[in-house]
Amino acid sequence: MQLVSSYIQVLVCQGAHEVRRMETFLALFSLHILEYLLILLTFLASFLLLKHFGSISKRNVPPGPWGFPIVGHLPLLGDKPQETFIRWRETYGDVFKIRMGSWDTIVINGQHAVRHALERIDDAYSGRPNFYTMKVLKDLNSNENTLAFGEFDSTWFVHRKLASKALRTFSNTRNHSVQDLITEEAMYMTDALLKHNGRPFFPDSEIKTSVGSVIYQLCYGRGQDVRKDDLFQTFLKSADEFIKFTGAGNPVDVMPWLRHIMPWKTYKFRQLVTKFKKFRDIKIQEHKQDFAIDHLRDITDAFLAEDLTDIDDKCKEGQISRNRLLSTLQDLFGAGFSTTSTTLQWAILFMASNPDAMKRVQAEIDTVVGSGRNVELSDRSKMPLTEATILETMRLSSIVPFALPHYTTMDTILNGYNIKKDTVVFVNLHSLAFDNNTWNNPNAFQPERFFSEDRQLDKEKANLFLPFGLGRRRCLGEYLALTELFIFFTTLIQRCNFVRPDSETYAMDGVFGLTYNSKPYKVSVVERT
Ligand code: HEM
Repeated sequence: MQLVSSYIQVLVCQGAHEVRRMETFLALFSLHILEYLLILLTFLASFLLLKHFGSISKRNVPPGPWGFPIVGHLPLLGDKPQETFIRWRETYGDVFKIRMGSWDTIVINGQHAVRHALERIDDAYSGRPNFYTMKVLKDLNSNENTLAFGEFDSTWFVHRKLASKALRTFSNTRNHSVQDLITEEAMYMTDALLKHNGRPFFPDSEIKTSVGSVIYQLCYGRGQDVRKDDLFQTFLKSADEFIKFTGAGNPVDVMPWLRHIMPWKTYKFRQLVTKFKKFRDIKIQEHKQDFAIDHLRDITDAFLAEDLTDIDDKCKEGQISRNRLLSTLQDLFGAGFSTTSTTLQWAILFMASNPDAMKRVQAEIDTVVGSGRNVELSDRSKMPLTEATILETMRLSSIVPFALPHYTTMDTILNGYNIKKDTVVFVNLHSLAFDNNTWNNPNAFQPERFFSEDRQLDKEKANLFLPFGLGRRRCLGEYLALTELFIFFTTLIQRCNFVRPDSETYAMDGVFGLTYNSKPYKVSVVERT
């Protein structure tokens, strides 16, 4: 009995123990169950929330056409992406999404969306993507950003301010009259064109030499006979080579892995950039030898004169290095040379294709200026048709159709769509220039479309397209470019008739490249009597 009771006791004890263990187990288990349940519920809730917000953000992502894996939409862009984008805009609206190789990209079209993106105070669209060739540029510039392609940060602000100050100083019409320089080059250009005695020829070389000379002299010194300067000639040749090589872009930019398959794409780019840097360094060394702070001759001197260092020779806070500032010389030549010369090539093509429009501009120049003196900037306000003709040339040629690539600096919303930080942005300036809702018959050359009812230039209409972009990254050289276009164009038109040779049929579409260039064409240039 005792045994039994002991056994039972043991059992009870054991049982009690078991019960306790069981209780503990159950307690633990139940605790775990609760935790599991809690975790499960949390997961479920998060999943539902994610799904919910995911679908919202998915719903709010801009629409876009189907693309391919890896290469994205690259094979679908065609040789005139601006026209492809017009078609896609019709289907997907003003803001649509594509993929450029490995980069998420949005394309912004039309006045409303473009202004909304670029006129914001939060600078959400003011960055530049870190494309592979931009990395190469930075690498070759002692690991420092350039002005045009540099990321949007406090150093960029200082850089832009100093570059703008130097360019303004040497391209204004007072102290260092840029007007005289451009007029001199316009005369050279006109003489060179007339030397062909009316025989048909390709006018691009004469145009590039004079336009190149203006920016070269602003950067490296006035009064040089650049046509006898070997360095300038090599500069021009290399610029041509660069334009041809970069063409419609480097595929390595958007698919960096391609550099292993097409190493020559980066090798050649490096070679060309290094060449430009060497030229620049030669010029800087020359400048340092006879630099005088109280006699600044050009933009290089202005950059050398800028006080950037503290007493202990470190960069001042918020300042940039001398090297980075001096790299602007390459930016200015790169951005200021092919843009202006391309626009002038289009202008001559439009004149030769529209002889009536040319005669109307000549009549205005004859009335306001006559033939006895050169055209001056102060004549501009009295020459609305000439101004309208230059505007129409810029609108129809739309030489920088997508600005330079922008990049979002933060998550943001555009036209109701969620746009993620680090998205490449193509600002489709072409879409403004050819918008059917803005312009009547946008493909026609009609300078008078910029007139108000009293046949004066309507500034509001001129603002309906944006050849120089908008916002923080707006073209730095707009004032210089407009001055050059006015003086070059009027000097040419004042003295010459541009005639399409009978043997030539002109194609009015261009070639997509670094800028949107006219196809090579021949023209006869005849002196006006
Ligand atoms: C007809 C002539 C020109 C046109 C149509 C033009 C147009 C443009 C456009 C569309 C941009 C990009 C804006 C953006 O990314 O939003 C740009 C940028 C720039 N342009 Fe021009 N440009 C011209 C002439 C010049 C000249 C003569 C210079 C200087 C000498 C110049 C210097 C620059 C620079 C430095 C930038 C980069 C600005 C930055 O990223 O902060 N451009 N230009």
